Amino acid sequence: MEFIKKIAIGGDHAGFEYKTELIKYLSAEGYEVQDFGPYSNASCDYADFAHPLASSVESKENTFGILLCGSANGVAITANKHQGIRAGLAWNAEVSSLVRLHNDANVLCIPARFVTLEEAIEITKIFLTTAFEGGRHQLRVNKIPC
Ligand SMILES: O=C(CO)[C@H](O)[C@H](O)[C@H](O)COP(=O)(O)O
Repeated sequence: MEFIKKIAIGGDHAGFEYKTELIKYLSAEGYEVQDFGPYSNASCDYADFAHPLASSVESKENTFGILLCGSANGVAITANKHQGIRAGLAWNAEVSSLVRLHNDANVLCIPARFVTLEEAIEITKIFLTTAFEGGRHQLRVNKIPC
């Protein structure tokens, strides 16, 4: 049976519109998607959604997480409070590739107010299809937990 990547997605009001579009994109690509909210663009607090999402990736209930807020900093700071999470910001295709290749990130944080929807989709596509390089980067990643 083919391995299906389970994707957790969430964020805050600033990322809501892109989250809706990314869910459509991911579903069409055959990913199983769990939406952690928010479920409208009403003002809300990113930590209420980023914590449960991070827990689901930490417990391996989901393979990867995708978080969207205005600058991506609030969701990244929140997700990185979890021991098993490596959440990285990506604002273009190259950084998205590097956050997988070098950092083995398991949560992608997209700054919805600073990228186009097309860029957000491309960033997501690259993140989900790029493998960790290992080698010298594994040694560095091993030193992150404290
Ligand atoms: O938390 C953030 C930055 O660290 C996000 O960018 C939020 O989306 C942003 O702060 C929301 O701002 P708003 O003025 O409340 O819409």
